[in-house]
Amino acid sequence: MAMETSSSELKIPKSPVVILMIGMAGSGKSTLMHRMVVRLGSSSSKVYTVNLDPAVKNLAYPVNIDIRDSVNYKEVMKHFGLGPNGAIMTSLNLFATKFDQVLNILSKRAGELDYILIDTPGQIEVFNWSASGQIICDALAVTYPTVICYVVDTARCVKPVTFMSNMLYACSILYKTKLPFLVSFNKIDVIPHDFLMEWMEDFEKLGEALSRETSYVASLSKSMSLAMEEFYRNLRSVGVSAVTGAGSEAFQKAVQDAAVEFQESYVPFLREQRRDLEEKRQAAVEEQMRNFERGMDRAKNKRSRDGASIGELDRLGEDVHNLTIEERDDFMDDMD
Ligand SMILES: Nc1nc2c(ncn2[C@@H]2O[C@H](COP(=O)(O)OP(=O)(O)OP(=O)(O)O)[C@@H](O)[C@H]2O)c(=O)[nH]1
Repeated sequence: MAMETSSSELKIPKSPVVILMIGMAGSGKSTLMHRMVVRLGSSSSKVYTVNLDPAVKNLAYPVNIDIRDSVNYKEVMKHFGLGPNGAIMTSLNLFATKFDQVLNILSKRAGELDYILIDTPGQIEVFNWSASGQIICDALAVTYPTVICYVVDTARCVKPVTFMSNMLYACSILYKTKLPFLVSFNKIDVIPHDFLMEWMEDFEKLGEALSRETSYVASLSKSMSLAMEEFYRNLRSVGVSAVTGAGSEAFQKAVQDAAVEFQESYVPFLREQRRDLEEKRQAAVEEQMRNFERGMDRAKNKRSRDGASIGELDRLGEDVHNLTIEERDDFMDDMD
């Protein structure tokens, strides 16, 4: 359901809720996107989707704005001599410099939308610790109620150290973005997530599970588990299966609660910090463009030294400056 804000200052008359899907590779972000598109669509909610993973081959859901339509990550990899992860990061940074175009498209659609679902790359650090993640989160959060959905593969968390790694990631994302946060323990059709709830509610139980492991990571996790109690206490979490649809109702309800939290807790912060956030975002965009120019210069110098042509790089530079983000026509038709 669309949110009404009480703040006329912020001018968000009818606003879709943005759900940013973040999670480790294979946790089920794309499948959960698909599940939610189907579920929300069948309850006549209007859902819009954005894919921010430049390297994904197949998407499980119909996509409205796709980073792959404007940035060719293989070209980025080739021209800058990068490996796959570096190319994903650079591609997303370039896309983020033009994120105002995404905001423009969304603002035209916002009045008719209930949800905007955004899929991010499985290399969490690409989104969480790069300039692009900050630029994109800030751009969305100053405009729409924005919720982070952290997707966890429940089956992989059977190992308590994997669970702890996941939760430390979750904790760092929460503290970095400061946005309402929802942990979705996915794949509960494979294994129910009750044991994870127990570990979060009773750190001694997690301690027992960790005691069965003798690695350094296990003892590190054990000493940290008490400190994580505070984080778990305020954590909103649900169990879902993106494949069977189990837990979808609880998921939807948790998203709504998180959107209410956004209005109650984040909007007051926004009222004070909005200008600051926007200035920081602009500065980050300009810094990314300078990084890109420096990378281009390095690549050109190398090519000149090797006696190779720099024509291709000039064309890439032009493409980046003229980068246009558009929504896909076929899904525009679906929405009408
Ligand atoms: N059994 C089961 N499998 C699932 C579920 N959700 C996703 N999967 C499977 O897990 C695998 C990874 O799912 P994706 O949706 O591609 O995961 P992702 O997080 O988008 O992966 P990246 O794009 O690599 O970041 C696929 O084989 C899915 O079919 C689920 O709820 N239950």
